Amino acid sequence: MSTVFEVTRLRKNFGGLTVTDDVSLSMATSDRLALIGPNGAGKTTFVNLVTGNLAPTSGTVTLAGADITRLNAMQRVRRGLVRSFQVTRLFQEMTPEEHVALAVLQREGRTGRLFGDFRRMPRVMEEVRDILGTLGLDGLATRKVSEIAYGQQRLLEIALALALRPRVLLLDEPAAGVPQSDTGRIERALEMLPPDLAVLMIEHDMELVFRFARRVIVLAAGKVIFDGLPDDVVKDARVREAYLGSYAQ
Ligand SMILES: Nc1ncnc2c1ncn2[C@@H]1O[C@H](COP(=O)(O)OP(=O)(O)OP(=O)(O)O)[C@@H](O)[C@H]1O
Repeated sequence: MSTVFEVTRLRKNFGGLTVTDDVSLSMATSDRLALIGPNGAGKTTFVNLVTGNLAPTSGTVTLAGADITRLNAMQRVRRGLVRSFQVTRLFQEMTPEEHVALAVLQREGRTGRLFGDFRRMPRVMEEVRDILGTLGLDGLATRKVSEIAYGQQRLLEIALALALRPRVLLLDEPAAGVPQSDTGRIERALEMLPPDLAVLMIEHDMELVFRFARRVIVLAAGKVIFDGLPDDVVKDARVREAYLGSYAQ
């Protein structure tokens, strides 16, 4: 496995407040990494720095060996650093098939007039079917988004991200708002993600974190206080103190 993504001494100050405090981490292809930490630890700020939605005070972000620190969010997506979309960006009247086809055509710079014809494009349709199948949404391909469960809408966000062919996929709380009865579906879909993809997940649901992650990073007050195996995170004294509390007993 080779390093595909690297963050070096990334820092963000808001006035006198340091919210990201020289964070460094690297990810290899196939990594399944969870980023956790108490409320206000700086997780969202970190992801915004990585995606290019926020400019760092200092530090660098490298993707597949290239320094992307100065690139904007769209340029980073084109290089393969993709964050899952938010449900709020889905169109209620459109189907999962249409959403994914649009994302595939967008990736290829072929949107606009062509969009209505995608069902006559075998290569596009095959890719759409593959992606929906990976996430267990194939049975819902032609239903309206408004008719499918919230958990499945969250999976559709991930499907849209996959359609952009990421090297590194950032999942921002994929189970947030999903009823407990449906988190198993999210878990199974995450297991089906392409093995060579590096995945970084931010998630509050610890059951999901421990099932998904092969490595865990804990942020507290903007600093990395732990980077290691899921089995070790619950035993770490600093982590217990900062965050996990009763979960670690
Ligand atoms: N634009 C901003 N200006 C000033 N302070 C900010 C700004 N954005 C975030 N912060 C502060 O930075 C700290 C970290 O916030 P952030 O949202 O990154 O944490 P988080 O770990 O994602 O928290 P949560 O899990 O609650 O979403 C908080 O104290 C927050 O108030």
